[in-house]
This record gives sequence, C-alpha cells and structure tokens, in this order.
Amino acid sequence: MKNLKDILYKVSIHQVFGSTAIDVNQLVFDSRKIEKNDVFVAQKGASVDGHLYIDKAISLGAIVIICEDFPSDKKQGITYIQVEDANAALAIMASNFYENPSSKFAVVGVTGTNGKTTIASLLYQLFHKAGYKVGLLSTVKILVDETEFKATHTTPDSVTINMYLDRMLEAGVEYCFMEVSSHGIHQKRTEGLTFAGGIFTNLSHDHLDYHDTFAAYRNVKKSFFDFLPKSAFALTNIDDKNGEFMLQNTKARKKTYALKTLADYKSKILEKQISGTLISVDGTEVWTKLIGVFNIYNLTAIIATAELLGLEKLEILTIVSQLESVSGRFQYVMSDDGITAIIDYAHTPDALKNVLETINDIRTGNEKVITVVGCGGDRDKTKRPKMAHIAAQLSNQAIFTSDNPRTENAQTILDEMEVGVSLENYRKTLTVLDRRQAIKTACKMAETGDIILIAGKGHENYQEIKGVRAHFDDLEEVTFCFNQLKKN
Ligand SMILES: CC(=O)N[C@H]1[C@@H](OP(=O)(O)OP(=O)(O)OC[C@H]2O[C@@H](n3ccc(=O)[nH]c3=O)[C@H](O)[C@@H]2O)O[C@H](CO)[C@@H](O)[C@@H]1O[C@H](C)C(=O)N[C@@H](C)C(=O)N[C@H](CCC(=O)O)C(=O)O
Ligand SMILES: Nc1ncnc2c1ncn2[C@@H]1O[C@H](COP(=O)(O)OP(=O)(O)OP(=O)(O)O)[C@@H](O)[C@H]1O
Ligand SMILES: N[C@H](CCC[C@H](N)C(=O)O)C(=O)O
Ligand SMILES: [Mg+2]
Repeated sequence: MKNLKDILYKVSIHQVFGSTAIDVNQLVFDSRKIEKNDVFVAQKGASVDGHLYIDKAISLGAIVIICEDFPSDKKQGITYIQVEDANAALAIMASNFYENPSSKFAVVGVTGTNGKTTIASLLYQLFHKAGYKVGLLSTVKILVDETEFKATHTTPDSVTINMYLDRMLEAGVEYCFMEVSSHGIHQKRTEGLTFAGGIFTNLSHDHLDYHDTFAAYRNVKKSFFDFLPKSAFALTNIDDKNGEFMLQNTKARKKTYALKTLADYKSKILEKQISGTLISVDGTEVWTKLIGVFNIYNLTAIIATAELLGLEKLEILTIVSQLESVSGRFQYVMSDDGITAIIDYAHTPDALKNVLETINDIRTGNEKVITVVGCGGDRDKTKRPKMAHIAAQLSNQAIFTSDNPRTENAQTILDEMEVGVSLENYRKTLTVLDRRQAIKTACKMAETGDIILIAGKGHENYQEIKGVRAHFDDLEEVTFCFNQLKKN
C-alpha cells in the first residue's frame, strides 16, 4: 500500500473531492484490471474515453478516481481528483509510486524514426560485455539484467516502465537503455522520468496516420529533448537534416555525431563487405559485423554514448568489434545452393531504401535482388505507395504481400501499394497475398548467388489478420523453403 498524498507529488491538480490522506493499492488505467483499493486513472484514448468506465472501476474496488472531467454524480467515500492531463498525471504518479527509480541509475532514451532498437540493444550488449548489469526496454524484448520479458510496445505505458525500472534497480542494474517512440512521447508515457541521456537517430516518414503532419511528428520527437534535465547529455545525428533542430531548446549538454559533418563523435567507413564493415574512429581502425551505412550511424551513436557514460575509448572499441547484429535486423541465412536471404525490419520508406541500397552496394556481380515486402494495416497509409516504389526501383523483382493487415482488407493494402509503382518498373512486380506463398515464390525464383530481402517483420513471430495473431516467422519460413528446395 502507498500513501495517496505521496504519489500525487508534482501532479498538476485542478480540484480534489474527498480525502487524499489514504493508502492505495495499485495505479490502474484499465477498469477491467481494477482490484480493491486501487486508483483508477481515466484516460481519453484513441478509441474510447476512459471516463466512461469510472463507475465500473468503483464497482470493482477503486477508491480513487483521477480524471480530467468530474462525473456528474460523485459517489460517497470515493476520492475524485481532477487533473489537467490524465496521461501526464499517470506517468508522474507511476514514478512516485515506485519511488522514482529513473533518478537512481542511468536511464538513456533513444528516439528517432529508425535505429532505436538497434542502438538500445547494442548498448545493452556493449555494457553487458563491459561487465555491468544492464536493463533494456525495446520493441523486441525487455531485459532486467539477464532475465527476459515479453515486449508489447516499443515504449510501454508509464506504469509498466516504472515497474520494470524498479525491478532493474532491485537487480542491481546500473544502466538502462530504452526506446522512446513518438506515440510514447505524445501519450506522456515517459513524462516525469529522469534521463541521464537522450539520443536522436534520424527522422523520416512514419506514423503520419497518428501525428497528421510531418511537422507535428517532428515536434513530438523534439519535445523529448526539450524536457531532458541539465545533468543529461543530448546526443544528435548532425548529418540528419533534423538533427540540429532536435536540440534547439534542450537544457541538456549538447553533443553531436556524424559520418559527414564536423561533429563531437565521428566515424569513417573504410571498407564494406557482406560479412561486415571496416571503420575508422579517431584514427583507430575497427572491424564490425554490422552492415550498411545506416548501421555505422547507429554504431557511432553507440560509441559516443558509451564515452559520455564514462567508458574508456579503448575498451569501447574492443567490444564494438564483438557486437552481434540484432535479431531481425539485416539477419541473413544462406541456402546450400548459394542463395542469400536477408530478414530485415525495414517498415518505413527510408529504412527500405537504406537496406536495398546497402544490398546493392555489397553485391558483387550480376546476382538478382528479390524483395518480399508488405505494409501494415491500421497504420500510416501514405507509406504504402512509397515503399512499393522503392522496392520495385531498387530490386530486380519485387513481390508485394501481407504484413499484419490487422483490421484492414489485405488486398486493399496491396492495391494501395501498387499505385506507387511506375510504368517502367511494373513488369518487375507481382503480388502474392499470402506471405508464406510470397516467400516460397521468391525462393523458387532465386538462383545461385541471388539475394532475397524479406522486409517489414524482422523479429516479429506473428501475422495479425482480423485481430487474430497466428504464429509466423520470416526466418523460419525461408529456412523451411531452402530445406524443401534441397530435397527436390
Ligand atoms: C494508438 C495507441 O497508441 N493506442 C494506445 C492507447 O490506447 P487507446 O488510446 O486506443 O485506448 P482506448 O482503447 O481508446 O482506451 C482509452 C482508455 O480507456 C481504458 N478502458 C478501455 C476499455 C475498458 O473497458 N475500460 C477502460 O478502462 C483504457 O485502458 C484506456 O486507458 O493506450 C493503450 C494503453 O497505454 C496502449 O496499449 C495503446 O497502444 C496500442 C495497442 C498500439 O497499437 N499502439 C501502437 C500504435 C504504439 O504505441 N506504437 C509505438 C511504436 C511506434 C513506432 O514504431 O515508433 C510503441 O511505443 O509501441
Ligand atoms: N540509423 C538508421 N537509419 C535508417 N534506417 C535504419 C537505421 N537503423 C536501422 N534502420 C532500418 O530500420 C529497420 C528498423 O530498425 P530498428 O528496429 O533499429 O528501428 P526502430 O527505430 O527501433 O523501429 P520501431 O519504430 O519499429 O521501434 C532496420 O531493420 C533497418 O532496415
Ligand atoms: N512499431 C511499428 C512496427 C511496424 C511493423 C510492421 N510489421 C507492421 O506491422 O506494420 C508500428 O507499430 O507501426
Ligand atoms: Mg524499435
């Protein structure tokens, strides 16, 4: 039990009805999960208004209601607190509830359109290899030291974040690396956290279904840096055209990284191969298993962050050469007859372009590049024609297929993708609605030396159709096809 007054510290309150001198059980924002003596926080959501569930929450045992609008009939014995912003209140209360775990160890947030999982996961690996206990909150998984938990979001809700940070602290974790998504910032999931540092990767087209305009999306990302404390560092990719903008109003120590522009932390690519990249960092040559210019940006951010957090440069560079690529990010597998399949989580136009340019860059001869790609349902529709155009333009053959149609009609998504294919590229494309069949088709079309890119799902192990998630794993599928081909 916690004292309500304590957990309300720093919450912007308009009005209180009832007593705050009481003990409460848990902080809950979903009426279906309420237990006796809980606090129910009513959030105005994207699909429903949590205020509609206040009475339901009380009937299940809630004794405190945090809301933006008071209900017309207030129940006796219940404390009602009117706040300016329920999402922000929830986040501040969640920090208070767990006694501000983020202020007790180094929590570093990574934001930007692409590269968040890669950077956060590789920083986890780096600090783990350097002998520290580390935490990770990422799209792929949550790690409390070495114990793994399932991730449901890139940036979980504020109660979940603080609950995991508290567990990390208990486990003796000294550094936590977490992804900070634009949805997370906008819904105030990270409000009230004390960050030791923030990293900006890049900004390109994504989530315009949610943020409406690119400017709004950009401003949301920037607000993460605006609220970093003075004690933190704010590290930005200065080669990105929005890199400087992100740090315009931050109070944190401004630091930059780049491959091209003059920056505090800089790397240079010396050699690119299918097995890795040779880079130079301040005159020291370092070999990395990571592939693609975009990954060298990620690596430069990682090296800079490790230095800013106090690790020795030599130790950092030694460990960097041992870092393994992140699951579903440029992960490759080769068939017995020499066909390479690359599984990559590229689900934005920019990511798809980068990955295909990287493949075209490292291929040595006349091999064909066959791309299997789809676009998610209930997500930014304007990405669809752009991704189809890029796939067709930069591949010898593009196969458009389904990628989590969710509640949408899968064929309609494919139709919206195809609109982006220009006349001269049209003959290079085909659509195969079923992703399993699409991967099979790619394997059948491929010959020795060819490269199959399977984009969009990376580490995901499901396909979501009409609200139902069935097991589906790109790597498993392509490995199965390769084995079948061997038998025939
Ligand atoms: C669009 C979006 O972000 N939605 C998130 C939001 O849900 P919502 O606004 O739809 O909630 P709602 O269903 O309208 O309900 C409103 C409120 O009523 C409550 N409620 C609802 C029903 C009920 O019976 N009782 C009740 O109390 C709900 O608990 C909620 O508090 O708040 C929920 C609780 O925190 C989130 O789980 C949910 O994430 C959904 C599942 C989601 O798919 N989010 C994606 C888009 C997302 O957040 N993605 C980013 C990554 C993006 C990237 O790639 O960069 C992420 O960080 O994961
Ligand atoms: N720095 C980068 N710049 C551009 N593209 C990148 C970069 N890093 C990774 N990518 C591409 O984006 C894909 C997703 O990478 P990653 O999972 O690291 O991004 P993310 O920001 O975590 O994405 P999400 O928003 O889904 O959490 C990769 O598979 C790769 O194709
Ligand atoms: N974090 C991203 C992941 C997209 C991955 C892709 N496979 C899809 O389902 O659209 C999102 O929720 O928009
Ligand atoms: Mg991610």
